[in-house]
Amino acid sequence: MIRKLQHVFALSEKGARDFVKAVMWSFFCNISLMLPVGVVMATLQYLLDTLETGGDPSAKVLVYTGAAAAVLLLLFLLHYFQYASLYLATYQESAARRISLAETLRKLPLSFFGTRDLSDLTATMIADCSALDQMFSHYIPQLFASIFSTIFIGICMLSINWRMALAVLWVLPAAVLLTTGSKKLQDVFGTQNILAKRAVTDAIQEDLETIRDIKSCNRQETCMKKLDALLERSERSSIHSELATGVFVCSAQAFLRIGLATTVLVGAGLLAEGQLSFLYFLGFLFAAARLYDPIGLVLQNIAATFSAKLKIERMRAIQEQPVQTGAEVCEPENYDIVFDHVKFSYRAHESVLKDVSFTARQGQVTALVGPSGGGKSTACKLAARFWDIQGGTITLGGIDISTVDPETLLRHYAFVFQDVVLFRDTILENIRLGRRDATNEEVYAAARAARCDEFIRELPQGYQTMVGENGSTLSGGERQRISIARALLKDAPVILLDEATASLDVENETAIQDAISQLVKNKTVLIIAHRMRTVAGADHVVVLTDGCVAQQGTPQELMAQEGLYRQMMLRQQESQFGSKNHS
Ligand SMILES: Nc1ncnc2c1ncn2[C@@H]1O[C@H](COP(=O)(O)OP(=O)(O)OP(=O)(O)O)[C@@H](O)[C@H]1O
Repeated sequence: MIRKLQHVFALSEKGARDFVKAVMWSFFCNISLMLPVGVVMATLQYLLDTLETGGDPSAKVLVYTGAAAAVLLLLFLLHYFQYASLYLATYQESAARRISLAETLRKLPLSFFGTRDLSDLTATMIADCSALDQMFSHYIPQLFASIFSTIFIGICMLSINWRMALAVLWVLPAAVLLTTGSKKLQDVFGTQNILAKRAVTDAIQEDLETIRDIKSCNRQETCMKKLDALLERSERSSIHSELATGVFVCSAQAFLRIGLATTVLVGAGLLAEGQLSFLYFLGFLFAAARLYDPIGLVLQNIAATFSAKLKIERMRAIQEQPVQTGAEVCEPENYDIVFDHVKFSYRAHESVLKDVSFTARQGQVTALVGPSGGGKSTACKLAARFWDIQGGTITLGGIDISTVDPETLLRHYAFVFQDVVLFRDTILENIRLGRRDATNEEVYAAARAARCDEFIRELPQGYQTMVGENGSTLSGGERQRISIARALLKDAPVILLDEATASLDVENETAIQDAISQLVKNKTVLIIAHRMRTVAGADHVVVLTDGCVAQQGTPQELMAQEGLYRQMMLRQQESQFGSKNHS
């Protein structure tokens, strides 16, 4: 049963056990709601008896007061245990659920993020998880407990007086049928509502991310109109979804109340015929009122319970993605990177690397060059197992990287990408990302070597200056030098470098070249080279075009051959001379 619960509700083993406990305590709590009815009935019975026999009604006042106090204490204890098993356990499970989702995301290959809408992922991580917290703390265990307690109380009622029991209970199946019968409708409107809300989130996110371009193209009004239309659609679908739920749930709750009327009618009839004592008649009335309360509550939340399935499925879709795994120890003999007949595609039937073989040797700079779209960035990222390849092998010092845990593997790599990501933190901490335990002195030394110490010290708070969102307060060249400082601090044996394509001023370019030459000393360097100077200074050049290696060798060897490399170099020379003559 535990396994089944784990599967259906996507719970951990502990979560499933806590779920069973929560149902059990909720069941006892529901049953305990009948105890005050018992005490009231027993007291009434005693009072009626003493009235009949002429005894002293206050003789047993202590006994009945004691019984009432004992029932209160019991109710308190049961609700306390229910609280602990329901809320505390649910929130512990919820923390475990979020951590497990985050762990899964951490281990997923980048291909997963390329195919998933990021705002949808965020919604699953935040909104779906919160909705599930609410469901597991407020609705689902109570739903099960109510079913069991109603069956139990129903059997007790039937054994006391079957006609009165039927008068109380007949409304239950009808109310439940009315609510569950509307499930399909609620599913349809519920899904539409989720999609409409997601469209609004997507649009807001996109507008915020592209605000600069929107303003520069003067498209504010168009964007606002689009957003207004989406908001209106979302509002309409929320109303439809609430209506679809509300109409059925309110009808079902109203229907439950008819049960009170039938209890009174049947009870009055039986009382008149002398087949039911007044006390039992009162008892059934009290019991009916208490029985309907938890059920009414469950019906009210049943729509939310239905939508749990959708949310659990979305979460499970993430948790069941194949994660990248591998050995957690990786001690290669050396740091040569070897691509051996590598085949790779981002999407089925769209080959990006068709057959790529080359070696990037330790202590050498290997430059990847070629026309745009040829697969240079892809090859560079595959070297660090950002994606898993579909054919051939990539090895690091003789170890197939697909057999190494990605986080273990990445300890051997440092990256300097064009699109440098800086976090909203101080410059000092942004550099320290390279090695969390680096001292301030080590950070300063790395910054000096990466030629960024000077400009950092000129900032208002020096190294303690906060970097704006994604480094927006720094120039492109400055951002790249900070990322070089990070890589220097990490001091990893393999460097993957994507040279900036954007034209930098001479000062910045020289500073970056200096910083890079500090970084690459004695390392395995794989560089996506865009500048002639870099390519000419490389030890080995690999020309990638259309997913294949067109040429490879030293710059001098390739220059001596007729081929793509020579054409590219000559074209670059021409354009440089052209622009110089022009200026
Ligand atoms: N994340 C991705 N998802 C799907 N296709 C991609 C992705 N990244 C790149 N591609 C495609 O793969 C092909 C190779 O791209 P890649 O970025 O590796 O080329 P490149 O040689 O580095 O180009 P450039 O010099 O313009 O950066 C291109 O057709 C590109 O559209």
